[in-house]
Amino acid sequence: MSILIKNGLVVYGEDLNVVNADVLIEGNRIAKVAKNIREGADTVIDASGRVVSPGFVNLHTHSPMGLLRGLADDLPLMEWLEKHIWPREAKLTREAIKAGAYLGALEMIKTGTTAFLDMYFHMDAVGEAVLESGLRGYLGYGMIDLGDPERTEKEVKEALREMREIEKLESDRIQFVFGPHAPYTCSLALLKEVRKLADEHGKLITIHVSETMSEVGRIQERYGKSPVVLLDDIGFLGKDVIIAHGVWLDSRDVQILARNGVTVAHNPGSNMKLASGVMPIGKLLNAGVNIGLGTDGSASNNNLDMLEEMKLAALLHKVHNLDPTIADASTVFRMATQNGARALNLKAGVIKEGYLADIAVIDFNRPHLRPINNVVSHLVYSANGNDVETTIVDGRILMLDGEVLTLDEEKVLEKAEKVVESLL
Ligand SMILES: CSC[C@H]1O[C@@H](n2cnc3c(O)ncnc32)[C@H](O)[C@@H]1O
Ligand SMILES: [Zn+2]
Repeated sequence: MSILIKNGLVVYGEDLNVVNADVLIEGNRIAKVAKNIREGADTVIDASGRVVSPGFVNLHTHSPMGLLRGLADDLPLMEWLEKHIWPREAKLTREAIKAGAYLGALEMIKTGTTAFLDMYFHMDAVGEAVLESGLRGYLGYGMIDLGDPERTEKEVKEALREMREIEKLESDRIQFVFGPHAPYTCSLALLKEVRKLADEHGKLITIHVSETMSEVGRIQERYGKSPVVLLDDIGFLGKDVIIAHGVWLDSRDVQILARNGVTVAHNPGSNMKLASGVMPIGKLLNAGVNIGLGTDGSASNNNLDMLEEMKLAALLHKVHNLDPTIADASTVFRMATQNGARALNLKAGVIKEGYLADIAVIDFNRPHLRPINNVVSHLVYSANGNDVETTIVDGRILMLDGEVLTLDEEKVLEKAEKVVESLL
Protein backbone atom coordinates (compact mmCIF):
# COMPACT_ATOMS: atom_id res chain seq x y z
CA MET A 1 0.00 0.00 0.00
CA SER A 2 1.24 3.49 -0.78
CA ILE A 3 -0.01 6.96 0.09
CA LEU A 4 1.03 10.21 -1.55
CA ILE A 5 0.44 13.40 0.43
CA LYS A 6 0.59 16.19 -2.15
CA ASN A 7 1.63 19.78 -1.83
CA GLY A 8 1.67 20.19 1.94
CA LEU A 9 3.83 22.32 4.20
CA VAL A 10 6.03 19.58 5.61
CA VAL A 11 7.69 19.91 9.01
CA TYR A 12 10.82 18.11 7.83
CA GLY A 13 13.55 16.33 9.77
CA GLU A 14 14.82 16.72 13.33
CA ASP A 15 15.47 20.41 12.66
CA LEU A 16 11.80 21.07 11.81
CA ASN A 17 12.56 22.85 8.53
CA VAL A 18 9.28 23.67 6.84
CA VAL A 19 9.27 22.83 3.13
CA ASN A 20 6.53 22.84 0.52
CA ALA A 21 6.71 19.24 -0.69
CA ASP A 22 5.02 15.90 -1.28
CA VAL A 23 5.42 12.92 1.06
CA LEU A 24 5.37 9.41 -0.33
CA ILE A 25 4.57 6.57 2.07
CA GLU A 26 5.32 3.00 1.05
CA GLY A 27 4.20 0.27 3.43
CA ASN A 28 4.67 1.61 6.94
CA ARG A 29 7.60 3.97 6.18
CA ILE A 30 8.16 7.39 4.70
CA ALA A 31 9.81 6.61 1.35
CA LYS A 32 10.39 10.07 -0.12
CA VAL A 33 9.93 13.75 0.67
CA ALA A 34 10.38 15.95 -2.40
CA LYS A 35 8.70 18.45 -4.67
CA ASN A 36 6.41 17.07 -7.40
CA ILE A 37 6.77 13.36 -6.73
CA ARG A 38 5.68 11.62 -9.92
CA GLU A 39 5.24 8.07 -8.60
CA GLY A 40 1.62 6.89 -8.53
CA ALA A 41 0.12 5.79 -5.22
CA ASP A 42 -2.89 3.79 -4.03
CA THR A 43 -4.21 6.84 -2.19
CA VAL A 44 -3.51 10.50 -2.90
CA ILE A 45 -4.22 13.15 -0.25
CA ASP A 46 -4.34 16.78 -1.29
CA ALA A 47 -2.59 18.74 1.45
CA SER A 48 -2.73 22.24 -0.06
CA GLY A 49 -3.00 24.75 2.77
CA ARG A 50 -2.29 21.94 5.23
CA VAL A 51 0.68 21.16 7.43
CA VAL A 52 2.18 17.67 7.35
CA SER A 53 3.49 17.13 10.86
CA PRO A 54 4.93 14.16 12.71
CA GLY A 55 2.16 12.53 14.73
CA PHE A 56 2.22 13.33 18.44
CA VAL A 57 3.58 10.94 21.06
CA ASN A 58 1.67 11.15 24.32
CA LEU A 59 4.33 9.94 26.72
CA HIS A 60 2.13 9.64 29.80
CA THR A 61 -1.54 8.92 30.05
CA HIS A 62 -4.16 6.62 31.53
CA SER A 63 -6.26 6.32 28.38
CA PRO A 64 -9.46 4.85 29.90
CA MET A 65 -9.71 7.66 32.47
CA GLY A 66 -11.92 9.67 30.14
CA LEU A 67 -14.69 7.74 31.90
CA LEU A 68 -13.96 9.79 35.04
CA ARG A 69 -13.70 13.14 33.27
CA GLY A 70 -15.27 15.90 35.32
CA LEU A 71 -16.17 13.69 38.29
CA ALA A 72 -13.52 15.08 40.65
CA ASP A 73 -12.12 18.50 39.87
CA ASP A 74 -10.28 21.15 41.85
CA LEU A 75 -8.48 18.85 44.28
CA PRO A 76 -4.84 18.16 45.17
CA LEU A 77 -3.35 14.84 44.00
CA MET A 78 -3.54 12.71 47.15
CA GLU A 79 -7.10 13.72 48.06
CA TRP A 80 -8.13 13.38 44.40
CA LEU A 81 -6.69 9.86 44.19
CA GLU A 82 -7.57 8.47 47.62
CA LYS A 83 -11.05 9.96 48.14
CA HIS A 84 -12.40 10.25 44.59
CA ILE A 85 -10.53 8.33 41.88
CA TRP A 86 -9.51 5.06 43.54
CA PRO A 87 -12.99 4.38 44.99
CA ARG A 88 -14.50 4.87 41.51
CA GLU A 89 -11.80 2.84 39.77
CA ALA A 90 -12.57 -0.05 42.15
CA LYS A 91 -15.98 -0.29 40.42
CA LEU A 92 -14.61 -0.40 36.88
CA THR A 93 -14.98 -3.76 35.15
CA ARG A 94 -12.86 -5.06 32.28
CA GLU A 95 -15.71 -4.14 29.92
CA ALA A 96 -15.90 -0.60 31.29
CA ILE A 97 -12.16 -0.08 30.96
CA LYS A 98 -12.29 -1.31 27.38
CA ALA A 99 -15.06 1.20 26.66
CA GLY A 100 -12.86 3.92 28.22
CA ALA A 101 -9.93 2.78 26.08
CA TYR A 102 -12.02 3.12 22.91
CA LEU A 103 -13.04 6.61 24.00
CA GLY A 104 -9.40 7.55 24.63
CA ALA A 105 -8.27 6.05 21.31
CA LEU A 106 -10.96 7.96 19.42
CA GLU A 107 -9.94 11.23 21.05
CA MET A 108 -6.27 10.60 20.30
CA ILE A 109 -6.88 9.78 16.62
CA LYS A 110 -9.02 12.91 16.25
CA THR A 111 -6.31 15.13 17.75
CA GLY A 112 -3.31 13.74 15.85
CA THR A 113 -1.72 11.51 18.47
CA THR A 114 -0.16 8.47 16.84
CA ALA A 115 1.55 6.74 19.79
CA PHE A 116 0.99 6.76 23.52
CA LEU A 117 2.43 5.35 26.73
CA ASP A 118 -0.35 4.17 29.01
CA MET A 119 -0.71 2.90 32.57
CA TYR A 120 -3.93 1.37 33.85
CA PHE A 121 -5.74 -1.86 34.68
CA HIS A 122 -6.95 -4.61 32.31
CA MET A 123 -4.37 -3.60 29.74
CA ASP A 124 -5.09 -6.70 27.71
CA ALA A 125 -8.56 -5.21 27.08
CA VAL A 126 -6.98 -1.83 26.32
CA GLY A 127 -4.70 -3.69 23.87
CA GLU A 128 -7.70 -5.07 22.00
CA ALA A 129 -9.15 -1.56 21.64
CA VAL A 130 -5.79 -0.16 20.51
CA LEU A 131 -5.40 -2.97 17.97
CA GLU A 132 -8.75 -2.08 16.40
CA SER A 133 -8.08 1.67 16.51
CA GLY A 134 -4.82 1.40 14.56
CA LEU A 135 -2.84 3.47 17.10
CA ARG A 136 0.52 2.57 18.60
CA GLY A 137 0.11 1.76 22.26
CA TYR A 138 2.77 1.10 24.91
CA LEU A 139 0.71 -0.46 27.61
CA GLY A 140 1.67 -0.75 31.27
CA TYR A 141 -0.36 -2.59 33.88
CA GLY A 142 -0.28 -0.22 36.88
CA MET A 143 1.10 -2.16 39.85
CA ILE A 144 0.33 -1.15 43.46
CA ASP A 145 1.21 -3.34 46.47
CA LEU A 146 1.21 -0.79 49.33
CA GLY A 147 4.01 -2.79 50.99
CA ASP A 148 1.94 -5.97 51.39
CA PRO A 149 4.02 -9.01 50.25
CA GLU A 150 0.88 -10.95 49.27
CA ARG A 151 -0.12 -8.10 46.98
CA THR A 152 3.43 -7.90 45.59
CA GLU A 153 3.15 -11.46 44.37
CA LYS A 154 -0.35 -10.91 43.00
CA GLU A 155 0.68 -7.77 41.11
CA VAL A 156 3.70 -9.44 39.52
CA LYS A 157 1.53 -12.37 38.42
CA GLU A 158 -1.09 -10.05 36.94
CA ALA A 159 1.54 -7.99 35.10
CA LEU A 160 3.05 -11.11 33.57
CA ARG A 161 -0.40 -12.43 32.62
CA GLU A 162 -1.25 -9.14 30.91
CA MET A 163 2.16 -9.12 29.19
CA ARG A 164 1.47 -12.56 27.72
CA GLU A 165 -2.04 -11.53 26.60
CA ILE A 166 -0.67 -8.39 24.92
CA GLU A 167 2.03 -10.41 23.21
CA LYS A 168 -0.68 -12.72 21.87
CA LEU A 169 -2.06 -9.77 19.88
CA GLU A 170 1.12 -10.14 17.79
CA SER A 171 1.23 -6.53 16.70
CA ASP A 172 4.40 -4.43 16.41
CA ARG A 173 2.18 -1.44 17.24
CA ILE A 174 1.30 -2.74 20.68
CA GLN A 175 3.96 -3.29 23.31
CA PHE A 176 3.76 -4.22 26.95
CA VAL A 177 5.68 -2.07 29.44
CA PHE A 178 6.08 -2.49 33.19
CA GLY A 179 4.14 0.14 35.14
CA PRO A 180 4.81 0.20 38.88
CA HIS A 181 2.60 3.09 39.97
CA ALA A 182 4.96 5.15 42.18
CA PRO A 183 7.57 4.84 44.94
CA TYR A 184 4.87 5.72 47.51
CA THR A 185 2.51 2.90 46.45
CA CYS A 186 5.10 0.22 45.62
CA SER A 187 7.43 -1.63 47.99
CA LEU A 188 11.15 -1.81 47.29
CA ALA A 189 10.68 -5.55 46.76
CA LEU A 190 8.19 -4.86 43.96
CA LEU A 191 10.37 -2.19 42.37
CA LYS A 192 13.41 -4.50 42.41
CA GLU A 193 11.37 -7.33 40.92
CA VAL A 194 10.14 -5.02 38.15
CA ARG A 195 13.72 -4.02 37.33
CA LYS A 196 14.69 -7.68 37.10
CA LEU A 197 11.68 -8.61 34.94
CA ALA A 198 12.16 -5.65 32.59
CA ASP A 199 15.77 -6.77 31.98
CA GLU A 200 14.70 -10.37 31.51
CA HIS A 201 11.93 -9.56 29.02
CA GLY A 202 13.50 -6.50 27.36
CA LYS A 203 10.59 -4.18 28.26
CA LEU A 204 10.41 -0.49 29.11
CA ILE A 205 9.36 0.75 32.55
CA THR A 206 7.19 3.72 33.38
CA ILE A 207 6.47 5.07 36.89
CA HIS A 208 5.16 8.26 38.52
CA VAL A 209 8.05 9.98 40.35
CA SER A 210 8.39 13.20 42.36
CA GLU A 211 5.02 14.57 41.34
CA THR A 212 4.12 16.46 44.50
CA MET A 213 5.88 17.94 47.49
CA SER A 214 3.86 15.64 49.73
CA GLU A 215 5.13 12.56 47.85
CA VAL A 216 8.73 13.66 48.30
CA GLY A 217 8.00 14.27 52.02
CA ARG A 218 6.49 10.78 52.41
CA ILE A 219 9.48 9.10 50.75
CA GLN A 220 11.95 11.22 52.70
CA GLU A 221 10.21 10.18 55.92
CA ARG A 222 10.05 6.49 54.96
CA TYR A 223 13.54 6.10 53.47
CA GLY A 224 15.51 9.26 54.37
CA LYS A 225 16.16 10.17 50.72
CA SER A 226 14.44 11.59 47.67
CA PRO A 227 12.42 9.32 45.35
CA VAL A 228 15.07 9.63 42.61
CA VAL A 229 17.97 8.82 44.99
CA LEU A 230 15.93 5.88 46.31
CA LEU A 231 15.37 4.49 42.80
CA ASP A 232 19.03 5.02 41.91
CA ASP A 233 20.19 3.27 45.09
CA ILE A 234 18.20 0.12 44.25
CA GLY A 235 19.51 0.06 40.67
CA PHE A 236 16.06 0.77 39.20
CA LEU A 237 16.98 3.58 36.82
CA GLY A 238 18.19 3.22 33.24
CA LYS A 239 17.60 4.45 29.70
CA ASP A 240 14.58 2.18 29.50
CA VAL A 241 12.85 4.09 32.33
CA ILE A 242 10.33 6.87 31.68
CA ILE A 243 9.36 8.75 34.82
CA ALA A 244 6.11 10.69 34.73
CA HIS A 245 6.14 14.23 36.20
CA GLY A 246 9.57 14.84 37.80
CA VAL A 247 8.26 18.07 39.30
CA TRP A 248 10.06 18.13 42.64
CA LEU A 249 13.64 17.41 41.58
CA ASP A 250 16.72 18.95 43.17
CA SER A 251 20.04 19.36 41.35
CA ARG A 252 21.29 15.98 42.58
CA ASP A 253 18.14 14.24 41.29
CA VAL A 254 18.57 15.89 37.88
CA GLN A 255 22.19 14.71 37.65
CA ILE A 256 21.12 11.17 38.55
CA LEU A 257 18.44 11.16 35.84
CA ALA A 258 20.96 12.48 33.29
CA ARG A 259 23.62 9.93 34.29
CA ASN A 260 21.16 7.05 33.93
CA GLY A 261 19.65 8.25 30.63
CA VAL A 262 16.16 8.38 32.16
CA THR A 263 13.40 10.17 30.19
CA VAL A 264 10.98 12.53 31.96
CA ALA A 265 7.39 12.64 30.68
CA HIS A 266 6.24 16.19 31.39
CA ASN A 267 2.53 16.74 32.12
CA PRO A 268 1.96 20.49 32.47
CA GLY A 269 -1.85 20.38 32.29
CA SER A 270 -2.19 17.83 35.04
CA ASN A 271 0.51 19.47 37.17
CA MET A 272 -1.36 22.77 36.98
CA LYS A 273 -4.82 21.31 37.54
CA LEU A 274 -3.77 19.30 40.60
CA ALA A 275 -1.60 22.21 41.73
CA SER A 276 1.35 19.83 41.94
CA GLY A 277 4.04 22.30 40.93
CA VAL A 278 6.29 23.14 37.98
CA MET A 279 8.88 20.77 36.53
CA PRO A 280 12.39 22.36 36.51
CA ILE A 281 12.68 22.40 32.72
CA GLY A 282 15.78 24.61 32.59
CA LYS A 283 17.81 22.33 34.86
CA LEU A 284 16.67 19.21 32.99
CA LEU A 285 17.45 20.67 29.56
CA ASN A 286 20.86 21.90 30.71
CA ALA A 287 21.68 18.45 32.06
CA GLY A 288 20.72 16.89 28.71
CA VAL A 289 17.78 14.87 30.08
CA ASN A 290 15.35 13.68 27.39
CA ILE A 291 11.96 15.30 28.06
CA GLY A 292 8.78 14.05 26.38
CA LEU A 293 5.26 15.40 26.75
CA GLY A 294 2.15 13.73 28.15
CA THR A 295 -1.38 14.71 29.04
CA ASP A 296 -1.80 12.37 32.04
CA GLY A 297 -5.36 10.99 32.31
CA SER A 298 -8.48 12.88 31.30
CA ALA A 299 -9.59 13.21 34.91
CA SER A 300 -6.67 15.52 35.66
CA ASN A 301 -6.25 17.43 32.41
CA ASN A 302 -9.17 17.11 31.19
CA ASN A 303 -8.46 15.92 27.65
CA LEU A 304 -5.86 14.09 25.56
CA ASP A 305 -5.11 16.95 23.17
CA MET A 306 -1.34 17.13 22.60
CA LEU A 307 -1.57 20.34 20.61
CA GLU A 308 -3.17 22.02 23.59
CA GLU A 309 -0.58 20.41 25.87
CA MET A 310 2.28 21.95 23.88
CA LYS A 311 0.85 25.41 24.44
CA LEU A 312 0.40 24.75 28.15
CA ALA A 313 4.04 23.59 28.41
CA ALA A 314 5.41 26.59 26.57
CA LEU A 315 3.36 29.16 28.51
CA LEU A 316 3.79 27.59 31.95
CA HIS A 317 7.58 27.71 31.89
CA LYS A 318 7.72 31.22 30.48
CA VAL A 319 5.62 32.70 33.25
CA HIS A 320 7.10 30.55 36.02
CA ASN A 321 10.68 31.45 35.12
CA LEU A 322 9.85 34.98 33.94
CA ASP A 323 11.79 33.99 30.83
CA PRO A 324 10.03 33.81 27.44
CA THR A 325 12.96 31.91 25.90
CA ILE A 326 13.14 28.99 28.35
CA ALA A 327 10.82 26.69 26.37
CA ASP A 328 10.49 27.97 22.83
CA ALA A 329 8.09 26.54 20.26
CA SER A 330 10.66 24.21 18.62
CA THR A 331 11.82 22.80 21.97
CA VAL A 332 8.25 22.03 23.01
CA PHE A 333 7.34 20.62 19.58
CA ARG A 334 10.30 18.21 19.77
CA MET A 335 9.15 17.14 23.24
CA ALA A 336 5.74 16.22 21.82
CA THR A 337 7.17 14.29 18.86
CA GLN A 338 10.76 13.10 18.46
CA ASN A 339 11.71 13.06 22.17
CA GLY A 340 8.72 10.87 23.01
CA ALA A 341 9.52 8.54 20.12
CA ARG A 342 13.15 8.30 21.27
CA ALA A 343 12.04 7.26 24.75
CA LEU A 344 9.96 4.46 23.22
CA ASN A 345 12.83 3.35 20.93
CA LEU A 346 10.60 4.17 17.98
CA LYS A 347 11.95 5.41 14.66
CA ALA A 348 9.12 7.94 14.50
CA GLY A 349 8.35 11.51 15.52
CA VAL A 350 10.18 12.92 12.52
CA ILE A 351 9.09 13.36 8.89
CA LYS A 352 12.06 12.01 6.98
CA GLU A 353 12.86 9.17 4.61
CA GLY A 354 13.09 5.82 6.44
CA TYR A 355 11.03 6.89 9.46
CA LEU A 356 7.76 5.22 10.38
CA ALA A 357 4.78 6.82 8.64
CA ASP A 358 3.11 8.26 11.77
CA ILE A 359 1.73 11.56 10.55
CA ALA A 360 -0.85 14.23 11.39
CA VAL A 361 -2.17 16.48 8.63
CA ILE A 362 -3.38 19.75 10.09
CA ASP A 363 -5.71 22.10 8.27
CA PHE A 364 -4.27 25.61 8.19
CA ASN A 365 -7.14 26.98 6.08
CA ARG A 366 -8.60 28.47 9.25
CA PRO A 367 -8.58 32.06 10.49
CA HIS A 368 -6.66 31.33 13.69
CA LEU A 369 -3.84 29.74 11.64
CA ARG A 370 -3.46 32.51 9.05
CA PRO A 371 -1.34 34.10 7.76
CA ILE A 372 1.15 31.24 7.78
CA ASN A 373 4.06 33.27 9.08
CA ASN A 374 5.57 30.51 11.20
CA VAL A 375 4.31 26.92 11.05
CA VAL A 376 5.90 25.58 14.25
CA SER A 377 4.82 28.66 16.17
CA HIS A 378 1.23 28.20 14.93
CA LEU A 379 1.25 24.51 15.89
CA VAL A 380 2.36 25.30 19.44
CA TYR A 381 0.64 28.61 20.16
CA SER A 382 -2.42 28.80 17.88
CA ALA A 383 -3.62 25.33 16.86
CA ASN A 384 -5.59 22.75 18.81
CA GLY A 385 -6.63 19.15 18.26
CA ASN A 386 -9.76 20.14 16.30
CA ASP A 387 -7.52 21.38 13.50
CA VAL A 388 -6.26 17.86 12.78
CA GLU A 389 -7.82 16.55 9.60
CA THR A 390 -6.00 13.32 8.79
CA THR A 391 -4.11 10.90 11.03
CA ILE A 392 -1.82 8.17 9.71
CA VAL A 393 -0.16 5.46 11.81
CA ASP A 394 2.22 2.83 10.49
CA GLY A 395 1.29 3.80 6.93
CA ARG A 396 -2.44 3.31 7.53
CA ILE A 397 -5.00 6.11 7.42
CA LEU A 398 -6.96 6.15 10.70
CA MET A 399 -8.77 9.43 10.03
CA LEU A 400 -9.26 11.05 6.61
CA ASP A 401 -10.65 14.58 6.25
CA GLY A 402 -12.09 14.39 9.76
CA GLU A 403 -13.71 10.98 9.35
CA VAL A 404 -12.38 8.25 11.62
CA LEU A 405 -12.08 5.08 9.55
CA THR A 406 -11.16 2.50 12.17
CA LEU A 407 -13.72 3.12 14.91
CA ASP A 408 -17.46 3.77 14.93
CA GLU A 409 -17.56 7.17 16.64
CA GLU A 410 -21.21 7.05 17.61
CA LYS A 411 -20.91 3.59 19.12
CA VAL A 412 -17.80 4.52 21.10
CA LEU A 413 -19.48 7.58 22.64
CA GLU A 414 -22.70 5.74 23.41
CA LYS A 415 -20.90 2.82 25.10
CA ALA A 416 -18.79 5.14 27.28
CA GLU A 417 -21.92 6.96 28.39
CA LYS A 418 -23.69 3.68 29.20
CA VAL A 419 -20.92 2.12 31.29
CA VAL A 420 -20.54 5.26 33.36
CA GLU A 421 -24.30 5.47 33.89
CA SER A 422 -24.46 1.86 35.07
CA LEU A 423 -21.28 1.74 37.22
CA LEU A 424 -20.55 5.17 38.60
C1 LIG B 1 -2.41 1.71 38.92
S1 LIG B 1 -2.99 2.22 37.38
C2 LIG B 1 -2.60 3.94 37.31
C3 LIG B 1 -3.14 4.69 38.46
O1 LIG B 1 -2.64 5.98 38.43
C4 LIG B 1 -3.63 6.86 38.82
N1 LIG B 1 -3.27 8.21 38.42
C5 LIG B 1 -3.81 8.97 37.46
N2 LIG B 1 -3.18 10.15 37.42
C6 LIG B 1 -2.22 10.11 38.35
C7 LIG B 1 -1.26 11.03 38.79
O2 LIG B 1 -1.13 12.23 38.26
N3 LIG B 1 -0.44 10.66 39.79
C8 LIG B 1 -0.54 9.47 40.38
N4 LIG B 1 -1.45 8.57 40.01
C9 LIG B 1 -2.29 8.89 39.01
C10 LIG B 1 -4.85 6.30 38.19
O3 LIG B 1 -6.00 6.85 38.72
C11 LIG B 1 -4.66 4.84 38.45
O4 LIG B 1 -5.15 4.48 39.69
ZN1 LIG C 1 -0.32 9.62 35.66
